[in-house]
Amino acid sequence: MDAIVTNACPVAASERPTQHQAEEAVRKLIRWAGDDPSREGLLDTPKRVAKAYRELFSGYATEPQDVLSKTFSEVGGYNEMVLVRGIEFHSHCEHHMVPFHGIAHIAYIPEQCVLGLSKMARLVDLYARRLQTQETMTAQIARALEESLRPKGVAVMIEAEHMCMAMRGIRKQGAKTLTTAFAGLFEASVSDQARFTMLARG
Ligand SMILES: Nc1nc2c(ncn2[C@@H]2O[C@H](COP(=O)(O)OP(=O)(O)OP(=O)(O)O)[C@@H](O)[C@H]2O)c(=O)[nH]1
Ligand SMILES: [Zn+2]
Repeated sequence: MDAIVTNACPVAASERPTQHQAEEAVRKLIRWAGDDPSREGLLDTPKRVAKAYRELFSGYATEPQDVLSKTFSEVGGYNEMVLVRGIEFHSHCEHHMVPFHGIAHIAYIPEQCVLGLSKMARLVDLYARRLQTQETMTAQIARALEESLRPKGVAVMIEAEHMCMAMRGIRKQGAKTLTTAFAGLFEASVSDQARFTMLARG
């Protein structure tokens, strides 16, 4: 797999706008959209939006090693594929800052150790809670697992619907985008890719 551009914390903490500046930006957007940010219903909206953004984009505050560093080596000699399928996520497309949501399937073939299963879901959330493209997110999850766990192989599949295609623009409801990333044994073996795909999609 080629090296990927990481989008983790590209802005230094000292260069980030203050809470007040973020709220002021929301007030400006409300005015730009045509409403009055000083009317009662919108008074607290900038504060709520900033709070929601903190949560929705909390992935910038976490690095993959924060969730992947703990592993287990006592697995009774298990060395077959480990697959967690159907990990739901919500993210935001970096082009429109509109949500896209779907499910991720992640598999790896262990070399020496295995990962706590919840960490695969934490890894998905870590990348989903940033401004993303689906392709970048797919590659980042695969790369993080490959680099931290050093397994024999990694496979990632994401199926998602992009609201920027459903709510606006071309307005196509229900179109699903499917992306995959394979590394190690999965990259080399079409039959392993097929087995992963079959198991992942049930
Ligand atoms: N490859 C990729 N494209 C995405 C993703 N999310 C949104 N897009 C696309 O990003 C593109 C941006 O295209 P532009 O022509 O710059 O923007 P636009 O005028 O808003 O495009 P339309 O959506 O066609 O109206 C659109 O085609 C979106 O469908 C993603 O995760 N991956
Ligand atoms: Zn978009």
